[in-house]
Amino acid sequence: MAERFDVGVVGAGYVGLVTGACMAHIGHTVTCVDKNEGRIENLKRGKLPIYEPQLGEMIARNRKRIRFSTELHPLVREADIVFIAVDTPPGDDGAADLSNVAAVARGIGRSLSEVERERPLIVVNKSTVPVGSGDYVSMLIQEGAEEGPNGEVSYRVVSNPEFLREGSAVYDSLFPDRIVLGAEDREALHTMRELYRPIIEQSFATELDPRPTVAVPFVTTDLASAEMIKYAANAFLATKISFANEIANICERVGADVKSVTAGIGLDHRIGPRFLDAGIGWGGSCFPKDVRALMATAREHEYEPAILAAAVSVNERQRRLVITKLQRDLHTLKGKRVALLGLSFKPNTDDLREAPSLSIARILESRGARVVGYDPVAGKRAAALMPEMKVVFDPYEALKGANAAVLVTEWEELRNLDLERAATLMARPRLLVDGRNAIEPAAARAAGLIYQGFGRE
Ligand SMILES: NC(=O)C1=CN([C@@H]2O[C@H](COP(=O)(O)OP(=O)(O)OC[C@H]3O[C@@H](n4cnc5c(N)ncnc54)[C@H](O)[C@@H]3O)[C@@H](O)[C@H]2O)C=CC1
Ligand SMILES: O=C(O)[C@H]1O[C@H](OP(=O)(O)OP(=O)(O)OC[C@H]2O[C@@H](n3ccc(=O)[nH]c3=O)[C@H](O)[C@@H]2O)[C@H](O)[C@@H](O)[C@@H]1O
Repeated sequence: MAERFDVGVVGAGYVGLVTGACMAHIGHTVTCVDKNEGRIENLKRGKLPIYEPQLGEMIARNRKRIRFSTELHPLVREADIVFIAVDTPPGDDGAADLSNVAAVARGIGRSLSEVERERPLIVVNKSTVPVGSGDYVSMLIQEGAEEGPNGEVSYRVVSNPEFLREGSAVYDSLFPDRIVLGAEDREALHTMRELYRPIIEQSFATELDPRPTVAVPFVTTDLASAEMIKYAANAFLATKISFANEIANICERVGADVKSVTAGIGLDHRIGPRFLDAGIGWGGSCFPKDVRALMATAREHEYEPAILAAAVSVNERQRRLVITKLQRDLHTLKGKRVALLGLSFKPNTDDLREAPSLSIARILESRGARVVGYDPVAGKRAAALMPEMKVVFDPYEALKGANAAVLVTEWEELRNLDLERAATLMARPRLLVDGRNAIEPAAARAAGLIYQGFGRE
């Protein structure tokens, strides 16, 4: 039988809540701590700060094993393992801002110096942090401890990067492709392996599992390499998408269809079919931030990251391409009505961080177009962020009188839009810019729309 642990999670955001829920689901006892009192009060009442399919149900199902609190101290006294899962936003120069991580590490150090513990506390960095942060956290815990009554404290720092995707976070945390752990201490690694054992062995019961039971690869390495794995993974995926977009732009010029091209190359096992969808490009809370942070790290070490810089530049161009495509058929944007369909940075989330919809809306507004936005879940948030954009709560209402529509986020309901109804509601020239190549061009044209995709006719 797997060992049960007392687990603390600091940061009740995306990663913290998913980590907490997942740990409780596999039998551990969890306390989630956040400095945001309103957030914790809501969580106690069952109200989540984010929209994430299955997360609310998972927390509710394991409610007996999850507590929510604003106090770090009891956590440090009681927990075997504490995850740091606070946000690491980009600073002005693109480098990750570690002030939240630093505040938690110092707090852990101070609390550690005030309590008696039998075993060293395992402090796990789950936030995405640059190489060297493991040592930095260690130093801050020590500094925090020196401010308290007992400077001699016992702890181990582990790096355990997170690879979940928003929108499928629960699935990703229970059925990960791999678990990566970096530490200098073998005993800490052993404890982490025990913690994750139900996931590694896929021995927990769940109705979510459509796959046969296979052991999850468990990668153990040093702290710096674990931290680097996280950045390299995100940078590779972002670059893969930018590569697909570059190919799409060439396809457009030579009359090839990027969907066929990426399907054709994706069948090569060395390439793989995923993350080759061309269109508006990547956004979200992580790819933009993490690619820039890795570039900042490289430059700090006198290395110019040419491939990463190109991936960012292609990505920025994709958003501007939406405007070029609109202008091709609308000519001037002044006085035109444009519907943005889908506002979150990708489907199945209400996250608007670095969402392409917002930058596209800003450019359109600045050029005199009237922008009407629709999203199945992120509408209210978008309206608060962009008061100049009119947000409606029905896609067909957004299309009413619109000269053009841009499919920005491929929510299932938008993939299945009633194209004939759309054409009837829209005004001339009835242009549909399909930013995700999600709609069949022939069907759109048959319905009476002018269709423009990315990298295909
Ligand atoms: N969102 C995602 O899909 C993924 C995020 N990550 C990484 O995980 C980390 C967390 O990201 P998210 O969960 O998206 O952030 P988030 O912004 O959703 O949540 C962070 C939480 O930490 C809390 N917090 C900040 N400072 C605190 C402190 N001193 N004490 C207690 N609580 C504090 C905030 O109040 C907030 O509730 C970041 O480093 C991110 O790059 C990694 C993989 C996936
Ligand atoms: O570090 C993180 O936070 C996470 O970042 C991404 O996850 P996420 O940002 O939730 O979303 P993705 O599904 O990766 O999509 C990112 C962006 O790329 C775009 N995308 C994705 C795939 C594709 O083929 N084309 C494409 O343009 C999406 O529309 C979206 O804007 C990674 O996939 C996760 O493994 C990682 O843990």
